[in-house]
Amino acid sequence: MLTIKEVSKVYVNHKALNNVSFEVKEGEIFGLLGPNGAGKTTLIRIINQITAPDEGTVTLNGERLKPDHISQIGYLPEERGLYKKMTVGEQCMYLAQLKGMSQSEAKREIKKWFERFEIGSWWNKKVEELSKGMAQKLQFITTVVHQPKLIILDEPFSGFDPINTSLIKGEIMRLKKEGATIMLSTHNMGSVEEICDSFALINRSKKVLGGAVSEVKREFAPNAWEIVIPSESQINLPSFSTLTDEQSLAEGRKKLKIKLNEDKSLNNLLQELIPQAPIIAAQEVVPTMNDIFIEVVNANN
Ligand SMILES: Nc1ncnc2c1ncn2[C@@H]1O[C@H](COP(=O)(O)OP(=O)(O)OP(=O)(O)O)[C@@H](O)[C@H]1O
Repeated sequence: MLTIKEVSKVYVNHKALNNVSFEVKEGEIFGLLGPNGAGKTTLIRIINQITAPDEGTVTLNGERLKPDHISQIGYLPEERGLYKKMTVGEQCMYLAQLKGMSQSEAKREIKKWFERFEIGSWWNKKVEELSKGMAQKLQFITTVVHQPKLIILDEPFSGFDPINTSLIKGEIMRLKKEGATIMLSTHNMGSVEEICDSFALINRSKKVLGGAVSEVKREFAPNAWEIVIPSESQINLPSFSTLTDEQSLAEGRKKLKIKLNEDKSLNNLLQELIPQAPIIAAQEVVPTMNDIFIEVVNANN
């Protein structure tokens, strides 16, 4: 749906994006990841035509970006901006109509969102009376109310308590189910694992890693296994393996973390262990997105 091709952007003394390319597929949730200052917001601003790239192209459904694409995009910027003196209702109506909705359509859709978020009583409140999290909720609604095909969320969870974070995650998943494509930038790697289908990791202006979350996690898997056996079992590990951790568990069990040489598999390990102890469980050690982020960014720096 969205293709970023060889995009570069230079600010006065700084190259904010250096030859960045990736694709966002229709109907997926895509994570745009990277450390502070990597260039994520710059790229998001390019997609929203707030600024233009110096080199490269961005296409939406095969068309070079053009002004009327804006109505197909919902954008939640990193720096939130609501008009403090307006009432909540007026604010929502104004922003929805700015995105091309008629007055009646805007009112109907906004009311639906207010019911869903159980905030009907906010309609006549002044925006300046809202807490940070309440204002975030409101701005989320104004981002998606016109049912954009592409939703771009810059740090959508910042400022939310765990209950509202989970509410917003649920809404993002629901919007995906209804056919929207969602790109989100976040430093919350747990959320990336929970909801993102694929991602691009930007570091120092360049894309350094990307792909489907599940595939990349598998690529980074260290060929290590957690094996659960009874606490009293004593085993001799084969020479192609190394014990990296041992933990006591409840119910008279222990968990061994065993790393294998590259050319060996779980089958090889089990063949050696089964004659020595009853194997209660065996599970692959898979790195988290947090582990992968830190490993790749540190290696790259
Ligand atoms: N308008 C600007 N003029 C000059 N430099 C800028 C401008 N906007 C951003 N930069 C620089 O470009 C680099 C990338 O900034 P950007 O805001 O895109 O990073 P980011 O990945 O979104 O970071 P964060 O996670 O901290 O929000 C930074 O070094 C920043 O100082």
